[in-house]
Order: sequence, then structure tokens, then C-alpha cells
Amino acid sequence: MELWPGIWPVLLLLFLLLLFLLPTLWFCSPSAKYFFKMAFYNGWILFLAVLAIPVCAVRGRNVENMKILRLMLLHIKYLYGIRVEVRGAHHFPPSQPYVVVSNHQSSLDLLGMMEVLPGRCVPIAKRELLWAGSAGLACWLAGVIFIDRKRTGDAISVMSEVAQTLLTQDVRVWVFPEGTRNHNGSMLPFKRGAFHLAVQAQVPIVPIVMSSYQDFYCKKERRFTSAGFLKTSPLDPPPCHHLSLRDPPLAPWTDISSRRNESPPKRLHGSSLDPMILLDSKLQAAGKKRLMEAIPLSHNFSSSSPSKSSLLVPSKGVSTFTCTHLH
Ligand SMILES: CCCCC/C=C\C/C=C\CCCCCCCC(=O)SCCNC(=O)CCNC(=O)[C@H](O)C(C)(C)COP(=O)(O)OP(=O)(O)OC[C@H]1O[C@@H](n2cnc3c(N)ncnc32)[C@H](O)[C@@H]1OP(=O)(O)O
Ligand SMILES: CCCCCCCC/C=C\CCCCCCCC(=O)OC[C@@H](O)COP(=O)(O)O
Repeated sequence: MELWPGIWPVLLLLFLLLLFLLPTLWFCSPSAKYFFKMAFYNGWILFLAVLAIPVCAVRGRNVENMKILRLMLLHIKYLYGIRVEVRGAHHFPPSQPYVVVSNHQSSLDLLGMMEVLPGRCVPIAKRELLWAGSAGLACWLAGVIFIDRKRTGDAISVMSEVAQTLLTQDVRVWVFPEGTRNHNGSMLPFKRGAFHLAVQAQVPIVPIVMSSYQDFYCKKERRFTSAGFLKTSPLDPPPCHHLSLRDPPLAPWTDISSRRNESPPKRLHGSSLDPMILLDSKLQAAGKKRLMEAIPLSHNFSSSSPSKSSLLVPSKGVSTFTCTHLH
């Protein structure tokens, strides 16, 4: 007598089991919900990248492809119930190269990043991302700059080449100066590459703050709820005249920390479609001031060849920024 019912009934049974198990886990286990959400997030990006690759490949490796990726990624906030509001975008210099520095909490930063990403702006990413399947290839096609963090010398060479490219090809660069994801409520000490880059290319630094995800997302606790709050805040660039990287150049940027930990506006609580990106001018000013304190001014206006003790940004090309109130 045949006991084995055949493959199809077994598959059907498994399917029904999953149909029951997945929603149960979703509703009963916050960890499972976190896992599903992150798995979908990464899976969806990998899928979108498959669609993006042929479109981008037509142009070859080109920073203009970043526009395509950006357009394809912008809807993700809706899938996750995240409302994004950007105030302060006017702080981006209108038409010149610059370096964006921003805090880095998680791969969810991509959402805030895509919301404010200026034209012809490419992020600097760890080399490992290049091997993240279709996403790596899409990033490469869009001109993302990859650095090997284990080989400082190589990373510095790449950054130095970028400094040249910044000016000759009129691009902007987005750097996470903490150098890694950090979601523990404070800022890690900044790596120096972004600041060397700005000094070598003699371009302004535009700080951007992404507020804390703590209310709706925590990797350690495996928590990713639907009601959240997220802010991305481009800050006014600090003055670039006589910018110097003298020690200690990169003190922790405490205003970013404080902004990250702000609570969401009350009206957003309990809503599943209300996380947002905001900006307020008081904190902008504080963030700008803090950045200036982190990069001490020097009055030794010297050569374009940077040295460890005195790296200077001449006023050339950045004279539109007047931040005299900081002096
Ligand atoms: C539709 C489908 C889409 C699919 C695709 C999906 C998304 C696509 C779109 C875009 C997304 C891409 C976004 C990716 C983001 C990924 C984010 C990351 O990967 S973050 C990690 C990588 N980034 C960084 O590490 C940047 C910050 N790091 C640095 O800048 C570092 O300084 C460094 C250059 C890497 C060097 O590292 P090190 O640990 O050695 O740092 P130090 O700062 O201590 O430097 C050591 C020493 O070197 C001096 N130095 C540094 N840089 C320079 C320089 N350029 N020139 C000269 N000297 C330099 C520095 O001063 C130190 O010396 P000293 O101590 O004597 O001062
Ligand atoms: C702003 C984040 C951009 C994320 C791009 C997401 C693309 C993800 C799609 C599928 C690939 C799965 C690989 C996940 C890679 C996560 C990217 C990321 O956030 O990189 C972290 C990096 O910064 C710092 O690395 P570490 O925190 O030191 O390890």
C-alpha cells in the first residue's frame, strides 16, 4: 500500500503551515517582526537593484546613475510607514563640490540619505558592500566609492584621488565619518578621512544629522515597530576660510548626539504612518558651532600641500559662506 501521498500534498501542507505560522510570529514575536522587516528590506533592495542594473549599465559607471537608484528607493519609506520631512535643504551649497558628513546608525540610513541626496553626490562605502550581490553592482554603476578599511594606506589613496575628482568632475561626496554603524546613542570619534578630503579639495563640509531610530528600531533588542520617527537635518556648512585640521580635529559631535535622541512630536505617537524627518534652526546653529569647535581655525594660510599639523582650506571657491557669528 502506498503511504507517501506525493510531493504536492506535502508542499500544500507546508504552505498552509507557513501561512499560519508567519502571521502568528509577526503578531506575537517582536523579534520575528524585526527579522521579517529587515529581511524584506534587504531582499527588496536586492530585487530593485536587479531592475536598476540594466538601466544603469546603459550609461556605464556614472554618478548620474545615482539619480536612478534614488528614484527607485524613495518609495521604501511608504512600505515601512515612514513619513519623511526635510527642512534645511537650503543649506546645501547650490552648485559646487562639497563633502557631506553624517551620523551612521543602520542600513536604514539609506532612507534618510535618499531623501536629501544632492545631485552628483556619491557615498563612500566599505569595500564589502561591493560584494553584496546586485546591490553592490548597482552601487558600483552609480559611482559609489569603495574603500578597504583594513588597508588605511589604500583607503587614503582612494580618498586622495576622490579629492581630485571632486573638483574636476564636479561631484559631491557623502561620508559617514564614524566609519561604521553606531546605534548606541552617542557618536563615535570621527575618522579623519572626510576632513582631509574637504581640506585637500578645498571644499565646504555640509553636516547632516539623522535623528535616533531608538523609538522604532533597535538592532540589539531586535525591535522594529511600525510607529517611528526619523529626522534628517542638513546643517549650514561651517565657514571654510582658514579651515584647519590641527589636533584635536575631530572631537565627538555632541550636538548630533543630542539631536539624535530627541523625542518625536506628540502628534506622531501611536500613528503607524508618521515617522518624519525634520529640522529646527536652533539645533542647526548648535551643530554648526560644534563642528567648528571640532575643526579648529587656523590663521596660518599656507600651501595646498596638506601636512598633519596644518591642513588649510583657502577661501577660494567657498566665499559664499558667511558664518561670522561663530567667530
Ligand atoms: C535601486 C537599487 C539600489 C541598490 C543599491 C542600494 C543602495 C545604493 C545607493 C547608495 C548607497 C550606498 C551607501 C553606502 C553607505 C555605506 C556606509 C559605509 O560603508 S561606512 C564605512 C566606510 N566609510 C568610512 O570608513 C569613511 C570614514 N573613514 C575614514 O574617513 C577613515 O579616515 C579612512 C580613510 C578609512 C582611514 O581609516 P582609519 O581607521 O585608519 O582612520 P583614521 O581617521 O584614524 O586615519 C588614520 C591616519 O590617516 C590619516 N588620514 C586619513 N585620511 C587621510 C587622507 N585622505 N589624507 C591624508 N591622511 C589621511 C589620518 O589623519 C590619520 O593620521 P593621524 O592619526 O596621523 O592624523
Ligand atoms: C546607508 C546604508 C546603505 C545601505 C545599502 C543597503 C543595501 C542593502 C541591500 C542588501 C545587501 C545586504 C548587505 C547589507 C549591507 C548594509 C550596508 C551598511 O549599512 O553598511 C554598513 C557600513 O556602513 C558600516 O559597516 P559596519 O557597521 O562596520 O559593518
